[in-house]
Amino acid sequence: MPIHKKFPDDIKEVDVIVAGGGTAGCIVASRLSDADPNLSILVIEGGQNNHNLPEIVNPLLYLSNIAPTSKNALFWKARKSNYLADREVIVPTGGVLGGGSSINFMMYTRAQRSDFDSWKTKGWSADELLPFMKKLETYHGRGQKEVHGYNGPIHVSSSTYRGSVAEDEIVKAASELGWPEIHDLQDLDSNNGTQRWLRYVSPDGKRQDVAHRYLHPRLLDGKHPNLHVVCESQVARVLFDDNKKAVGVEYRANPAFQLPIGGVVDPVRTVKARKMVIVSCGACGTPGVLERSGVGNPEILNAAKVPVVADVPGVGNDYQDHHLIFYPYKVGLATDETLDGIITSRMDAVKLVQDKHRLAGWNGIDFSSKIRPNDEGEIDALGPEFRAAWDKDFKNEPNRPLMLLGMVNAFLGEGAPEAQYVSMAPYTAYPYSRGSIHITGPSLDDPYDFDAGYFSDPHSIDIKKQLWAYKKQRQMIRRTAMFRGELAAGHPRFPAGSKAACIEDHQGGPLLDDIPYSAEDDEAIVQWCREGINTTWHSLGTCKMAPREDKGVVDANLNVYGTTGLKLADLSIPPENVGANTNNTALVIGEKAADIFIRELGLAAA
Ligand SMILES: Cc1cc2nc3c(=O)[nH]c(=O)nc-3n(C[C@H](O)[C@H](O)[C@H](O)COP(=O)(O)OP(=O)(O)OC[C@H]3O[C@@H](n4cnc5c(N)ncnc54)[C@H](O)[C@@H]3O)c2cc1C
Repeated sequence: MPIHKKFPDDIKEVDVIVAGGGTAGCIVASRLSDADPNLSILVIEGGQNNHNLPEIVNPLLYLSNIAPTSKNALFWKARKSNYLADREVIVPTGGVLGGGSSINFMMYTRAQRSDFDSWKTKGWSADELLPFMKKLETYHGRGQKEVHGYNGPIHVSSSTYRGSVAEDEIVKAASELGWPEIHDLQDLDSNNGTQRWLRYVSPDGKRQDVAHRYLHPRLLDGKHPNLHVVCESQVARVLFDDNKKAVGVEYRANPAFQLPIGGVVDPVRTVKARKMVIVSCGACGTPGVLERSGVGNPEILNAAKVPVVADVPGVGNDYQDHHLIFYPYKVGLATDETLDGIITSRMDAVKLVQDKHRLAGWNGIDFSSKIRPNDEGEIDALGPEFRAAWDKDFKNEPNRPLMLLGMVNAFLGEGAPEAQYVSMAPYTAYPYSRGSIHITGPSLDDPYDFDAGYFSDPHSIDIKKQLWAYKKQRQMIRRTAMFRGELAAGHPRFPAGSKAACIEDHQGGPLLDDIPYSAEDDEAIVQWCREGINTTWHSLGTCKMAPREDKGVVDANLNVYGTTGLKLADLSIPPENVGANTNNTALVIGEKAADIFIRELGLAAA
């Protein structure tokens, strides 16, 4: 079937509606369609069709998708926060067919075994989810065969290029500091080491987003006549009958793409669902769809002038993200070993793609790690509250990293002197901070109220993790032979005379001595984090799978409490965070959700 851009008048009723054609949504629709080609399914996606868009298919062009002018992302602006030096952080998420999988940085990272187990939900333990992790992937990396898949739609590989010089040096430096290289840090059990990072990119250099790997092939193969997709169309709300059964949705053309003709606004349309409505609009989008439908906290709904259908106070609560900051360093690398030439337009990325240059399949990120302090003294140095948090949540859980740390071969900003750079990127694995996202009115056009919550945890544990990570990543990069100095503009403003002051130009080989940090230096780092911490684009947890009395929104079969026929499938449902970049968890949720729905609809093969 073709992908529609305008409302197809002939589609008035289908069996299943999937609201949101993102990472989990595309998988759910595709697997349902495989289970029964007669089942009519309609995917309604707010963003544009991504089919063969160069900036999506070609990894080298990926950064353009989060430029402020990008039409492939949604930009969620949070409230001003005094934890963040009065900043209003902006969190981009996927806003195109394929969702986050179409615009993400393509880094392959799996959650830890203890993460899924911490969800404490029947059917969702790591052992129970492993078959779905294997089903979705064709793995080209090293590691134990039993924990990976070799026939799935998503290729995981090194792609066409690695910046091996930088990668070798940083892996060696990390190992010297107590974090050894692990060939497969994504096997659920390994931790506290580094890996040569694999990507959601095929060996021939094409992004593995869910639309290209699941949806488009089925829309084109002639065997899925009842799989329909409408893009550039926003779901406003779910419609219920008198028994609170979901029976359809209201949706409209997205004005960001389709201008009203002659000033006449397109009417809001409805489409009916005979069997099921699945909301899959992501951790930022799904709460709004539920609340506009009357499902949520009655106080929020009353204030927004939405009649209450189901009293589910957990909707939009407990927003989480991994907090990230980049620290730039000058390095002695060749011009084709970083992305700096491309970011500053000294190199023509589009031409490299057209010429099928080996860099075209690269994202400039070859190093990943999951790390914990190896020295108990470092924990005590962060204070008694940090020690208590460590003892409670980490000490006896060796599977849990304290921080994740990657390296991008580039300076991701403007105005730096012409040079080659790498940026070290520490991000929090399990933040204690929580935020929220809610509607303020009944319409898609009403502003939402988004509190990102970063660094708002009671004892500032999250910022202390960043303080620790700042020192570690700096120590790591200084030990490499490629280190040529710190770009001071991207580092804390250490007080005059500080022994921790940045070295802007360095030629003398690896620096092995520890930097002594004073209390004032620590304050400078903390302040820098408040001024600079940002999203890792890993929004999660706003409609938890948990008991209703614990502010849960869905049960283990993804039913929304207080309703029937209404399901969720996306990263709004994890009740606890994962020590990993989140795409894999969204893919797994898509596969697992599809399996649940196929069984419930009686479509499972005998
Ligand atoms: C810039 C960026 C970089 C990232 N890098 C990585 C990485 O390298 N590795 C990794 O593992 N993870 C990464 N992630 C995270 C990962 O991609 C996401 O966590 C994951 O894709 C989320 O999947 P989801 O199904 O929950 O939601 P999404 O994939 O966001 O899907 C939600 C979909 O719903 C649509 N939608 C929203 N509201 C409406 C509405 N009202 N009506 C209709 N449609 C609607 C959206 O357009 C979107 O397509 C990154 C994410 C981003 C944004």
